[in-house]
Amino acid sequence: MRGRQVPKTTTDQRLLDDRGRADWLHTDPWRVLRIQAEFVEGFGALAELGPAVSIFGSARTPADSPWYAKGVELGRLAAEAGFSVITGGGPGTMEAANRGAREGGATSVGLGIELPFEAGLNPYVDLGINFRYFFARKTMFVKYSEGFLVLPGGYGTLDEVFEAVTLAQTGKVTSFPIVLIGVDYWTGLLDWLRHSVEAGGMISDGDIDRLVLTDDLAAAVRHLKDGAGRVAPDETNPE
Ligand SMILES: C/C(=C\CNc1ncnc2c1ncn2[C@@H]1O[C@H](COP(=O)(O)O)[C@@H](O)[C@H]1O)CO
Repeated sequence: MRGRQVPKTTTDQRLLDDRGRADWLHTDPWRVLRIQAEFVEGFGALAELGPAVSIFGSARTPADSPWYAKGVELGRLAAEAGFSVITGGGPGTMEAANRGAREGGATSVGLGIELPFEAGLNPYVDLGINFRYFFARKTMFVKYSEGFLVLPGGYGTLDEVFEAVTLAQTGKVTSFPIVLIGVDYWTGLLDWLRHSVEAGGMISDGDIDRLVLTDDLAAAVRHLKDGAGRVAPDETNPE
């Protein structure tokens, strides 16, 4: 910069001067730095986790529900199979899976999300990270797990399932197993996918098979252990 372009003060001066207005903190460029920080923190915390599975399911499952008990058992079976367990770190099924993971001696991970109401990580999380942004958090579930085990859930759970299956379908991620647990619970959705979505030509033959359905918790874990869905990324297009 020359002439009138040269600022009257130095950058150091401006940094060290009084605080002034703070509304710049809420601008998009500043948000980009926060988003970047979430990726840096997530990658840093999880880089050495080792083999892991993500377990999803309802935040509303009460502790006296049979699904809570199944969540605990699933977390424990995953732990005994040598996996760390990653959940959303919240209540309900997430808490159950983290509890089972701890009982089974695995690293119990919770990727929490900032919500408009008080939430916080459940007490069975040993390695916890809190995210502001769903999309940064979702990257961690996909990047650091061998596959997804999905107990019954609502919109949040469905969002996680369909994000994963879309990434696999479009070849944006190495394909990996997605196991839906609870035949009675998920059959209606799979029937609709088959009779409306596939029949309407909205997905290809075979796309439904990207979702595996079972009631058998041990078989679900075995499916991931076998690495059934793992497909190497296209070497010709490594990006
Ligand atoms: C609803 C309540 C708390 C919500 N707290 C959550 N904490 C962490 N992760 C969450 C939370 N809510 C949703 N998620 C994510 O979505 C899935 C569960 O959503 P669903 O709509 O309940 O199926 C879960 O796998 C999380 O990753 C207070 O009860």
